Amino acid sequence: MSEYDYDLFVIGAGSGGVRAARIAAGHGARVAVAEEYRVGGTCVIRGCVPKKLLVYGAHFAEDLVDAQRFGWQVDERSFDWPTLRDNVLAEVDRLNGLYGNTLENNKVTVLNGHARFIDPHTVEVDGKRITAARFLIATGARPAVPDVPGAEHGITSNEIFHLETLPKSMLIAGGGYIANEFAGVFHEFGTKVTLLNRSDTILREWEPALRDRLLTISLAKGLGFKFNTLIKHVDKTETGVRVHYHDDSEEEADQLLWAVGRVPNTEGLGLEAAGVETGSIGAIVVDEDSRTNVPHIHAVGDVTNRVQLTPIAIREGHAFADSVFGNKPWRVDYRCIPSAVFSNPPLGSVGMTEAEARNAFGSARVFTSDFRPMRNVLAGRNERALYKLVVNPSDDKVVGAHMIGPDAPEILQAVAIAIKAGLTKAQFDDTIALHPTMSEELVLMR
Ligand SMILES: Cc1cc2nc3c(=O)[nH]c(=O)nc-3n(C[C@H](O)[C@H](O)[C@H](O)COP(=O)(O)OP(=O)(O)OC[C@H]3O[C@@H](n4cnc5c(N)ncnc54)[C@H](O)[C@@H]3O)c2cc1C
Ligand SMILES: NC(=O)c1ccc[n+]([C@@H]2O[C@H](COP(=O)([O-])OP(=O)(O)OC[C@H]3O[C@@H](n4cnc5c(N)ncnc54)[C@H](O)[C@@H]3O)[C@@H](O)[C@H]2O)c1
Repeated sequence: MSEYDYDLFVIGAGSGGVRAARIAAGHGARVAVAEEYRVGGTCVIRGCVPKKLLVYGAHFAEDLVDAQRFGWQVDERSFDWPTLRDNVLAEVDRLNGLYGNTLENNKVTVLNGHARFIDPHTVEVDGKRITAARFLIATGARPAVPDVPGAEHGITSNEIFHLETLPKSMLIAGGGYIANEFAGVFHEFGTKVTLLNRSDTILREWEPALRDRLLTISLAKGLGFKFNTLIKHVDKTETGVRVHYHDDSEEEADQLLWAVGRVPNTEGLGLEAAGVETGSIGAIVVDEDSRTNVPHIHAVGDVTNRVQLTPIAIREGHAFADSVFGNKPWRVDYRCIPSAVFSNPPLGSVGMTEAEARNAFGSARVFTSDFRPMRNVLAGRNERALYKLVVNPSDDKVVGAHMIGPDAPEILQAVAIAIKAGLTKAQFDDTIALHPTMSEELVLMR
C-alpha cells in the first residue's frame, strides 16, 4: 500500500481535470478530484456550452425574418428570455450530472470544496486533510475585472447566463472572443449593444480581413463600437450603470459586461506551501510535459495561460495522465490549433495569417473568395462571406485558412485536418467541389 491516500489528487473538475482524472483512473490510479463550484468547469457550466446554445437561440431572430422570403408567413415574432435562459440552464444541469457520472463510473472520488496545499504532498478541502503522491492543478481562470472605482456594478460572463431580465441596453468592455460573441447574441435579442474597445481594433490576433468584415457587418446590423475608449469609473443608477470614460464623456446603460480577458486561478491555492512557482498574471509555469518546478505537481489548462481553449485543456490533461500513469508518454502539439469566434456571423481560423506567413517565408501566396452565400441572396440579406487561404510559395503547402460567414467554424474544422496534414494548394485544387455549398469555395480559389 502507498503511504499516501491517493496516487493522484486533481484540483478542479473542469475540462482538463475531468479528462486527466478519468484517464489516470483508467490506468489503475487511485484518484480524487476537488471541485469548489460545479463539476464540468467553465466550458460546461458557464462557457462554451451555454454560450453556444445562446448563439443558436439568437440566430432565430434573423432566420424568422429571412423565412418570409422563402414563403413562410411568420405573423408574430417575440422573444422570451426566461424561456431560453431556463432551458439552457436545465441543459447545463443535465451535462453537469453526466460529468459527475463519468467520474463516479471511473471510480474517481469527488470532493466538493475548495482545495489548498498545506505542504507539497497534502491538501486541505473543507477542513479535511488528504495526501497524494502526485497532484494536478487544473483550476482554470476567472474573468478579469479592471481595477476602476465601481467596477463591481458591471457583470462578467459568469453572471450573464443568469440575468433576471433582458437588458434594453448593454455596454461591453473588451474586443476579444467573449465581447464579440455576447455582442452578437444580445443584439439579436433586441438589446442595444455597444462594444468599448481600448485599442483601435477588435480581435487583435485575427486575420485583419476577417475582423474588418465582422466590423462592417456588425455596424450594418446596428451594433455600436467605440474605439480607443477606456472606462475611468462606474456609478450605479436606478436602472443600471453610468460609465465615465477617460475623455470625461459618460454614458448610461442597463448593463455593463466586462469581457477583458481571463486570469488564472492561483490565489488561495497555497502554492507557497507546495513550493510551486507562478509567472506572468499569476499563471503556473510548466514545461512541455505540463510539469511545474515541483516534480510531482503538474498543471494543465487555463491556469497555465498557454492557450485558453477547452480542447487544449482536455488534451493536456490526457497527455499528462497517459504519460505519468499509463506508461505511454506523449506531448501536446500546439501547431495548427483551430479556433472560432461564435460572433454573428462567426469566424474560424487555423494556421498562419498572411502577415505571419510573409514574416516566416519572406512572401506568401494568398487566395481569397469574397462571396454572398446563396441563402443570403434569396433572403435579400446583404452579408458577404470571406474565405482566405495562405500558401507557402516554396513548397505550395497551405499554411493558413481564415473564414467568416455562415457555419464557418463547422467548415473550418475539416480544413484544419488538411492543413495539419501539410496538404498543398494543388491538392486542394485537385479535390472535386461539392456543389452547391459554401465550402466548395475552398477548392475553387484560383
Ligand atoms: C464565456 C466563455 C465562453 C467560452 N467559449 C469557448 C469556446 O467556444 N470554445 C473553447 O474551446 N473554449 C471556450 N472557452 C474557454 C474554455 O471554457 C476554457 O479554456 C476551459 O474551460 C479551460 O478548462 P480548464 O480545465 O483549464 O479550467 P475550467 O474548465 O475553468 O475548470 C477549472 C475548475 O476548477 C475549479 N476550481 C478552481 N479553483 C479551485 C480550488 N482551489 N479547489 C477546487 N476547485 C477549484 C473551478 O470551479 C472550475 O470548475 C470559453 C470561456 C468562457 C468564459
Ligand atoms: N470561441 C472560443 O473559443 C472562446 C470563446 C470565449 C472565450 N474563449 C477563451 O477565453 C479567453 C478569454 O476571453 P476574453 O474575450 O475575455 O479575452 P480576449 O483576450 O479574447 O480579449 C480581451 C479583450 O479585452 C481588451 N481589454 C483588456 N483590458 C481592457 C480594459 N481594461 N478595458 C477595455 N478592454 C480591455 C483587450 O484589448 C482584448 O480585446 C480567450 O482568449 C479565449 O482563449 C474562447
